[in-house]
Amino acid sequence: MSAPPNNTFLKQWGVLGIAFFLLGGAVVHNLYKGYRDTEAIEQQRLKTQARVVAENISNSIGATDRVLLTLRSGLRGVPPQRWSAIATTSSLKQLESLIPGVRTFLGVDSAGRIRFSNRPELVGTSVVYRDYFRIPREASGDDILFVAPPFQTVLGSWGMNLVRIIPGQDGAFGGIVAATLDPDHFTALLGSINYSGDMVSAIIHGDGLLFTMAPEWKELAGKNLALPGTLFSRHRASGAVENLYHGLFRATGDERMVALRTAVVDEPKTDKPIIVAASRSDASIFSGWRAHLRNQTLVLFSIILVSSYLLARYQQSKRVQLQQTAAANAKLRKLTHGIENSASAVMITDKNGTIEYVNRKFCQLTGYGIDEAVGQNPRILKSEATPREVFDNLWRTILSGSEWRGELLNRRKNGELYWSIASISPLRDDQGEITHFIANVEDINDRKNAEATIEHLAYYDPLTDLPNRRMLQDRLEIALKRSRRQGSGMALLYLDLDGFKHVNDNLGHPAGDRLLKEMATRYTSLLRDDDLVCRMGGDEFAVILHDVHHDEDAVVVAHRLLEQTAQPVQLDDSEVVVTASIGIALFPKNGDDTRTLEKNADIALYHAKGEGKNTFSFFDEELNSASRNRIALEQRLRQVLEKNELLVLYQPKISLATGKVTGVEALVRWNSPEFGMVSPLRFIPLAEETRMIIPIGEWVLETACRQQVLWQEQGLSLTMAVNLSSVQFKSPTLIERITAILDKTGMLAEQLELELTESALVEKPNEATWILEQLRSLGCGIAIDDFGTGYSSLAYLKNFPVTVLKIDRTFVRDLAHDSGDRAIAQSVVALANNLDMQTVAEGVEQQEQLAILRELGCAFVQGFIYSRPVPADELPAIVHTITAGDESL
Ligand SMILES: Nc1nc2c(ncn2[C@@H]2O[C@H](COP(=O)(O)O[C@H]3[C@@H](O)[C@H](n4cnc5c(=O)[nH]c(N)nc54)O[C@@H]3COP(=O)(O)O)[C@@H](O)[C@H]2O)c(=O)[nH]1
Repeated sequence: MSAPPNNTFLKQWGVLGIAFFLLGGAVVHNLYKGYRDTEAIEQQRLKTQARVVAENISNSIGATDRVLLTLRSGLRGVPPQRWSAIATTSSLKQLESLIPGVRTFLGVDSAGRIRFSNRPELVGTSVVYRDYFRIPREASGDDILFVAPPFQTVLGSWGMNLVRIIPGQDGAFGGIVAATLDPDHFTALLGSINYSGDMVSAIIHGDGLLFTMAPEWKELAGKNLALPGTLFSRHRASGAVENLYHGLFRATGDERMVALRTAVVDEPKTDKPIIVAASRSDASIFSGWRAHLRNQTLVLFSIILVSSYLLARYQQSKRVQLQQTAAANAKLRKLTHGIENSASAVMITDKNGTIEYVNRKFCQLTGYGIDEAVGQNPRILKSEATPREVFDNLWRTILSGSEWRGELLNRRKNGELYWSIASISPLRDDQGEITHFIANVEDINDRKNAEATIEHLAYYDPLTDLPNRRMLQDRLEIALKRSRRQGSGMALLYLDLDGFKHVNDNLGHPAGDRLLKEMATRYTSLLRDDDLVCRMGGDEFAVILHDVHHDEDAVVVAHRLLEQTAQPVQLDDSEVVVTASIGIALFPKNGDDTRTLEKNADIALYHAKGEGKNTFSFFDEELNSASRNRIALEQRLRQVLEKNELLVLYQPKISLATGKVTGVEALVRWNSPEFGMVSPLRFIPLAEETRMIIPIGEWVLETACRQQVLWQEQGLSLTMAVNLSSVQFKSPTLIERITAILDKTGMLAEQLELELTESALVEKPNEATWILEQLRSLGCGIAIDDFGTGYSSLAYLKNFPVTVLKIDRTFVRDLAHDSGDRAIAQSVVALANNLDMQTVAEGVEQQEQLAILRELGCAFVQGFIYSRPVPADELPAIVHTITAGDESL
């Protein structure tokens, strides 16, 4: 974000400052001029008023002097005693009325006694000490009109006398004639010139004594204004007729503009002047100007404040605007940068669809350069693979102002198709009109491919590439719908390879995998295109046959599948032959829905396997009930320990050399209240499938061990052989469990012989060897049960720490008649001898068999010829009988 232009703002303040300065200057100038004009006008007016009064006074003095001179000339040479006859009261009163401003006329003799007056009450009064008598007498000069200082008359009134000396004999002082000026007359005169309430005018004697003043003068009458520094003194000292001053006016005691004018009297000559003062208070003179000043100042400051405020507001809004613009620019830059470098392809078109902008990612995605794309229509990317309706919908949506989002299969510049997901939105101008469209496009090609792969993995078996169990479900559903719709039949075949486990065990898993792939190819090739073969997992396959009209249709296919399965397969150096078992369920005969069909096909397969393998079996109700029985059996088996329904029988093992019972084999039985005595042949495989064999096996082992210890304590020393299932053998806790049981029961490990089938050992021979060694190190004997029936590798056998080989009873059964069985029995005995093992023949029922076995060198035998498996409490008696030599019980 760029900083606001502070320089511009400062300049604006500078300009405003200059404007303020100029405006202020104009205002000051204006005010100054106003002040000066006010002052000048007032000066002029005051001067004029002073002059008017002064002239008036001059005239009054002149007129009065003429009266005095007339009086004096009438008295000249006349003795004072007769003056009153000449200047009679009535004539004087007449004069008084003729001369305004004169209150009293006096005639005073040289002794200072009043000889006549228009005020008879004054006649005879001595005024010898009065200034108006004393000054002329001392000055002497009959050509001078004396202006005596103002004084208080004997009548108590205030006055100022104009005096002429009456010359006496020989030029001696002969007395005076005087006229007393009436202050009230002059006060009125002064009042008439006062043109404003604050104006004060005064008449001052030349010595500085205040004669009269308007308004309000009486208290101030006689006040001396001639003190040093006063305006009056300055005027007098200046010698000028007229002066104009500003300052403290002593008469009023405040600051005033004062015009002082000396009343000029050309003729007669006066001894003292009379000064007129006209004044106004500064406060009043300039009150208007001051108000103007206040207004102007107020206006000026208002202008300054308002302008400053407006400028500050303007700058603030400008600053905000600039900040917003800067922020918007920064945001725009970021957005532009973001779009430029976006991981998504971005394309902007005008409203007609002409490309105006594409970003880098767009170019990477489509293969078009910016110059190649701009100006073009987006249909350059269009492929026929995306249906037209998609584009119709797209345009309808964005033209209506909404966002369109969807997947498109477009075409790159090089012609390659690619999947993308686009979101296209309209852009509007300020009026809300659509002006452009912006498309945000993401490359989802990899995702789509991955999805396709995942979907393939989800529905196809990765090894054979056949549809898997999940796909089977879907297809089965579809097939059922189709069959229902067409009213045709359908068959579901479950196929399980027989002996596949042995291929895996003996040739390894890679070989097993190749076998499965080969079978997948064979099955696919023998079926119609319409039919479906799936791999369900492991060695299980499923086939859906459509349009099955008769059971035979399914039989034909089942036969072909069995045939093809049984064809030899070359795996590395080995040619392997496997077979298959097939279970068939028909629609609608064996089920109307997928679940039932699948369950019934499974039951049929189970049956086929039980039938000896390499065969197929149709589902029927009988099978269904067998299956139900199996399920019921399984449920009861889970509670067998809890309900204490197991028991152990013991079958003696006899030494052919001594004829004595040397040991017993523990054989479990299930005494079920529901199913009766259940053979281990029936429930042990079920227990192995459900892993119930682990707790059951441990229970048998512990019961057998405890019994062995009991017999041992009773003096019956017998080895105890206990069968160990392959499931138990593979249990990781096998060693710990056996050790714990031996510890718990107190049985010696050397007395225990664990019987294992060949198949339990050959699956993982290295691990089996390790476990067997552990068992041997405990002290237990190891017997291989049913020896010769499985796929024993003699190489493995050599390495297993086995102590006993048991010759299976299938070889013993026909020993007397089948030379092959005899040869096998003989080989087993020879092998055992070579490997330093013992041999036990089981299932011996006849003396003939016994004789042959003895002849072959077999060490021990078991069989009904001596004893069936019996409960523990019956065994001691049997042992006793056998030892006593009775072989037939
Ligand atoms: N894992 C476990 N397997 C066990 C256990 N108990 C038994 N079994 C296995 O069950 C299979 C069937 O056993 P069973 O029905 O007990 O049959 C045994 C004998 O009764 C029978 N036998 C013995 N002598 C004769 C004879 O002279 N004739 C004849 N027809 N049958 C005879 O053979 C079976 C003993 O076989 P084997 O164990 O191989 O020595 C069987 O495979 C048992 O192993 C158990 O607790 N755990």
